[in-house]
Amino acid sequence: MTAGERMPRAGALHVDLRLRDVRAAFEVALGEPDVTVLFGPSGAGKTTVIRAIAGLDRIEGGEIRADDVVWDDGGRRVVPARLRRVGVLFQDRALFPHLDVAANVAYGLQRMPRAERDRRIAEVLAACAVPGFGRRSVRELSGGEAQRVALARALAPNPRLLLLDEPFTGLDQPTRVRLRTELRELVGTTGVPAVVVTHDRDEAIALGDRLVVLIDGRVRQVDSPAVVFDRPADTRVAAAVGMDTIAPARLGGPAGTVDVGGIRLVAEVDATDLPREVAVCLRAADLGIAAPGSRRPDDATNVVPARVRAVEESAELLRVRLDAGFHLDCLLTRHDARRLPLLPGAAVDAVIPSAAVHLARIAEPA
Ligand SMILES: Nc1ncnc2c1ncn2[C@@H]1O[C@H](COP(=O)(O)OP(=O)(O)OP(=O)(O)O)[C@@H](O)[C@H]1O
Repeated sequence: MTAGERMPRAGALHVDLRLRDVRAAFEVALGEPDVTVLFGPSGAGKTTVIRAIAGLDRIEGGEIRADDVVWDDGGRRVVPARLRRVGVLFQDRALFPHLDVAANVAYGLQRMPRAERDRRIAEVLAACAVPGFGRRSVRELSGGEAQRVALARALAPNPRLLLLDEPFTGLDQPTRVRLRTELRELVGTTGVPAVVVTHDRDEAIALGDRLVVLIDGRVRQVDSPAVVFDRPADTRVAAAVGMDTIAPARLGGPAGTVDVGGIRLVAEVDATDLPREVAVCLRAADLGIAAPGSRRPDDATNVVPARVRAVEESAELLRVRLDAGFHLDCLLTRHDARRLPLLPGAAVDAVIPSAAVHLARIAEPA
């Protein structure tokens, strides 16, 4: 950078858009090496939002703005996609099969002098863990390599922001895990922030510094993954983050307790901002099962009599479905299950740590 050039100012992308049934407002810091995950179930509107940010679709109302520069105001003002300096990796924008890897990566570098362009191609291919792949035909690449090349192509023109829509779909699980680790590292080393669309919970947790939870075209929560997964804002978010039990409950007894189906549970949560009618949310992996009468409750542990409804086996864990006056699921290792009476109808005690009792608002029907 020469003395006359201004340092780029780290700013923010402000999204407040209306498009078809989607109304979404959130911000993304620019200049911070952060990953924002746009998370939600299928049909939530994630692709709609990301295409609008990329400039592939015009919004119908609201505004998309990078600092003071309005990209789209739903009316006459629009900055074309190519001038937004965003790198995109969309499923429907795959690599050009008739070009080799280098030519694919060169796609956004046409105005660059040849020598500089070759250097840049080599640099981004190395950064994306496919060094020396320039002369390879795109048709010869494995799925994981193709996504690395697509990422290199998105990064090559030095964008301010990366937009990645379900970037690892269709890859096998070990490759997905490896690629998401690489992507996190890449965001750190390049300093280019990313917005990543996914409906995969593991991916959201592994990748996201921040989650924007989109359900039925509305942003329901914006928080760190830890907060969203532990303290979902409402029952729709709780379902999206995989809470196994979501049962109506009532606050109002002794402090720190909640009544669910006539059973009083101790909960380690701050309920100050919650209404009286709430939902108790529990994860099967947090719960245990004990032989009836073998465990005593205390401040940190609820012990609730229950009946076994069903046991579902999988390769590693058993999912035990219980009726405790409300529905409970519990995941056990085979080792832990060995000495328990786990036949349908059997009486057991469900062991529910008070730290595992989460409370959420009851969502308005969509
Ligand atoms: N071009 C379009 N015209 C009309 N409706 C559309 C268009 N694109 C998407 N939709 C609809 O908008 C809604 C949101 O779709 P979108 O693809 O944004 O959801 P998504 O959260 O990305 O889902 P998925 O995870 O399945 O890709 C859906 O009901 C979809 O059918």
